[in-house]
Formats: sequence, C-alpha cells, structure tokens
Amino acid sequence: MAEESRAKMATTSSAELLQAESELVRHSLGYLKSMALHSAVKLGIPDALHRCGGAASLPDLSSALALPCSKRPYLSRLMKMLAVEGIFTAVDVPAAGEGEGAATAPSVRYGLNPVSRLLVGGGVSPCVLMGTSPLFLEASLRLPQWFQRDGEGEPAFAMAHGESPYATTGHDMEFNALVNEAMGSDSRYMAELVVRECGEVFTGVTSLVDVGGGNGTMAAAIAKAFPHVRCSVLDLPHVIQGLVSTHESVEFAAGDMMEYVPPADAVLLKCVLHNWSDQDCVKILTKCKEAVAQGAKAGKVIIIDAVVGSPSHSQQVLEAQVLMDMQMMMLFMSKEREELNWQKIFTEAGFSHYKIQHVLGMRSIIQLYP
Ligand SMILES: C[S@@+](CC[C@H](N)C(=O)[O-])C[C@H]1O[C@@H](n2cnc3c(N)ncnc32)[C@H](O)[C@@H]1O
Ligand SMILES: COc1ccc(-c2oc3cc(O)cc(O)c3c(=O)c2O)cc1
Repeated sequence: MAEESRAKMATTSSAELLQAESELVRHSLGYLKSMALHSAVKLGIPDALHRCGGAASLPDLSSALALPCSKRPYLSRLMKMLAVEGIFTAVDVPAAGEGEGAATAPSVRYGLNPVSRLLVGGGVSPCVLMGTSPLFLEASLRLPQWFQRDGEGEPAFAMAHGESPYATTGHDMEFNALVNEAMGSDSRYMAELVVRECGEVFTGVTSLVDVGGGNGTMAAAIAKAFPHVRCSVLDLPHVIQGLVSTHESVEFAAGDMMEYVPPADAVLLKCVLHNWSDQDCVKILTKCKEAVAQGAKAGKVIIIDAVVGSPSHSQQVLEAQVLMDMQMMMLFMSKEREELNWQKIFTEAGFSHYKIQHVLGMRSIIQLYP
C-alpha cells in the first residue's frame, strides 16, 4: 500500500474502513446479482411463485421448479440473495410450537413483489436475458482495453466480436430474436404506461410512423388504444422480414431511417436515438422533420428515451440511467443524454421547440415541433 494511503487509513475510523470494505465487496461481486437474476429467469422462478399463488416455501418452490434433489438445498442461497436485493419478498414463518419444544424448524416463504411481478408470464424477462447475455458480458470484459486504445475506433462490443450489435442481429438469428423479444417486451409494458400517463400525446394524430419500431409491438398497442391513429412501422429489412401485422391499422415498411422516413402526422422514436451518436441523431431527426412537415398540419416527433439528471428522478432511476449509459457506450459508443445534450441536437436538426414529460420512470417522453 502506498505510504500516503497508509497514512490516510491510520486516520480513518474503523467503522468507516469496514464500511468501505463492505462497499468494495458489494461492487466487485455485484455481477453475481445480475447472474442470480439471470438464473431466476432461466429457472422460471417468478412463474413458479405465481403458480403457487404468489408465494411459496422452499420445498414447495423446489417442487414447482422440478429441481434435482441434489440442488434443492442450494435454492435457499439464491432466494436469500435475491430477496436481500429486493427482487422477491421473504417472510419468516415461525416454527410450530415454542422454543426448544418446537415441532418444526422456522422457515421462510418467498414471494413476488412489484419487481419480480414484472417477470411473470414472460413480462420483461427477455430484457434481463439480453442484458446478461454472453455477448454483452464478453464485451464488458473488454472495457479496460477499450479505454487504453487511442483514437475514436470501435466500441467494446465490436472489439470483442469483430462487428457492431446491429451487424450481429443481421446473421445471428438467436441474438436477433433476443433483441427483438427484449425490445418487444419492453414496448408491451411501456405502451400501457404511455397510454395511462400521457395518452393525450396522440390527440389529433391520425397517422404515425414508428421509426425503428422493431416487431411493431408499440405500434399495435397505440393502434389498439387510439383507433383514430393509422400506424406504420419502419425498420431494417431483416427485422421486418416475415413479420405479420397483428392489428388492421398497423403496416410494416422496410427501409433505412438515415435515408427516408415516410410522411405522417407524427413520428415516434422509442429507445432508438440512444443507440446513435449526436451527429447520427441530427441526421435521423432531420429525416423525421421532413416526414412530419409534409402534411397540411404541422406534425411532431415523439421521442421516448432517457433524459438523465432531472431533479424529479429518484436515486434508483439515476442509477438505472447511468447503467444504461454504460451499456450504450459499450455497445455503440452512444449515450443517454441530459436535457442540454438533447436541446443541442434538436436545434441542429432544425426544430423550434419541445416539451418534456418525466412520466415514464427512467425514460421521458419528448414532443418535438418543427
Ligand atoms: C433499440 S431498438 C428499439 C425498438 C423499438 N423502438 C422499441 O423500443 O421496442 C432500435 C431499433 O432500430 C432499428 N434500426 C437500426 N438501424 C435502423 C435504420 N438504419 N433504419 C431503420 N431502423 C433501424 C433496429 O432494427 C431496432 O429495431
Ligand atoms: C442491436 O443491439 C442492441 C439494440 C438495442 C439494445 C437496447 O437494449 C435495451 C435493454 C433494456 O433492458 C432496455 C432498453 O431500453 C434497451 C434499449 O433501449 C436498447 O436500445 C441493446 C442492444
């Protein structure tokens, strides 16, 4: 240990030192939280608890999961950790009888809470599986090397895999399905909240293009909630290929948003711009502006993405945003943006004004006017 650091340690209280050590252990082993959550999804624990009525003892949960007998004693360790981390509830069940004469040992019942309920019936489980996928984990291991390599170069994902994530979706059908399922599941859950929290955004909109709209989940939800809105989904040919519309008011168009966006009253960009550099965002938004400025009435662009650092956000939301920002840096060398970053991009793309509503947790909804 360097001399200066040793001197500092001598003047730090034992309580502070021990607290600091616990913090370091929490962070250095923090990846085990991600992998425990990954295991819970893979094993189907949220669904098993749901089938058991929302909570279960360990023996009942082991049976519901059909775990081999040799692994049953270890389930308590996984569940305990996930409960400590706030993914499940843990309620102590007192032993039958009292004290030493108790007929049974005390036990714990584990249950669903609002976090794990999001994973029941599929829910947003695909997002967990994508975030903890081997391709992402391998990319994260390249971060130190990526920082040391001079020049703009390629993101850590491309350093690890020799190509960008979107190039990988073009030929790795398993990864393509993982990304589409993850974003589709996120959209299913987000659509409900958008309708509930800021449905007025679609008032007066008769046509909408969901640019980079993936498998059309968001467009279908909008068309269902607002029957007056005709929706089209613009995405890359390999994403659109083989997709069949699940709603009569939704159609698919294969294309490149950098080249052309079809005209509409409104253009939606959900979780798209954070995959791109500022310069690319200006290009995309310029095409979107042309698309909404073609009709008789002035249209708008609707962005659903993070606006980092709003005072209305909790510490947990900020933590989710900065983690997502690291992920965007690692995958695309793109970023989550603060309001000032957004403002600069909007001005460069030729928009005159915007309105931000911080009503979607770690994301916000931005209405952007030509
Ligand atoms: C992060 S996903 C968001 C999907 C969807 N908006 C959602 O939130 O569920 C980004 C989408 O942009 C699409 N995309 C990427 N490059 C594109 C391009 N040049 N033109 C059109 N879509 C593109 C991807 O295929 C992908 O579906
Ligand atoms: C092609 O590779 C990728 C495309 C998109 C993303 C990605 O991932 C997530 C994961 C989440 O749990 C929530 C999100 O909002 C997003 C994104 O917005 C997003 O773009 C990752 C790889």
